[in-house]
Amino acid sequence: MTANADQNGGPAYGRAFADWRGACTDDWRAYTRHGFVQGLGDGSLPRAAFIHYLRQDYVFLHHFARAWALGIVKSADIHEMQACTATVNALVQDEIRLHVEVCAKAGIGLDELEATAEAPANMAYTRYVLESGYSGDFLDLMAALAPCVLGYGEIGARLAAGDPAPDYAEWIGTYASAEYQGLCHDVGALIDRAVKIRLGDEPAATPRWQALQHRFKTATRLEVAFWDMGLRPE
Ligand SMILES: Cc1ncc(C[n+]2csc(CCO)c2C)c(N)n1
Repeated sequence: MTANADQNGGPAYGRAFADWRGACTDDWRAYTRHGFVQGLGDGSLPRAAFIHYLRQDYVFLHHFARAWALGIVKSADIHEMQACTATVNALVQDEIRLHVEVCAKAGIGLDELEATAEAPANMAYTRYVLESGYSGDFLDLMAALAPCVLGYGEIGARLAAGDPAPDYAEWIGTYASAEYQGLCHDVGALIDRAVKIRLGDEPAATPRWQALQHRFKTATRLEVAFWDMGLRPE
C-alpha cells in the first residue's frame, strides 16, 4: 500500500469513493482486475479485442459527454457547474479526438468508427448513467459516473506500477499519467463536496446513502459487462 492509498488498498480519491467502493468489493475487484485488464497489462489481450473495445468506447464517450453535460443541468452552484463544464470540454474537444487518433493508428478510419453499431452492453451502461441523472439529482448522477472515471485511474496506476508489456503501454500511460490521476483527485473532491452540501457531515447515516452505494455498485457491474463485451469481438 502506497502513501497515497486508502484502507481498501486503492488510490485515495476521496471519502465517498472509498465508502462506495468498500460496499461492493467483489464487483469492484471483478471490474478493476478483469481478464481484459490483466491482458492489457501483460500484453496478452488479442489485438482484435482491443480494437473492438476502442470502437465501442468511441460511442461510449459521446454518451459520457452527454452525462457530464447533464451534470451542468443538475449543478447546485458555480463550482459544480465549472467542474462539469471542464469535463464536457475535455471529453468533446480532446478525448474523443484522441480516440480517433488511436483508432486511426490501429487502422480504423473515421467512417468506420462512425459506422460502429452500439453493442447492448454499451447501451445498458450509458443509458443507466444518463437515466441516473434524468430521474435523480446530482449525487445520483455522480454515483453512476464515479466507477468509470475513478476505476480507470485505479487500473492505470496499478498496471503502470507492475512493469507492463509494451503492447498497450500507451493506453496504460494515459490513465497512469499525473494529469489523469489529478483529474481523479479533482472528481473525488467534487463528489465529497457535493455530498457535504446535500447530505451534511455524516452522509452514511442518511436514508439516501444506501441508494447511492447501490448506484455505484450497479455502474461497476456494468463496467464488468463492458469488459466482457470487449473480449467478444464479433
Ligand atoms: C467503458 C469505459 N469506462 C471508463 C472509461 C474512462 N473514461 C470515460 S470518460 C472519461 C473522462 C472523464 O469522464 C474517462 C476517463 C472509458 N473510456 N470507457
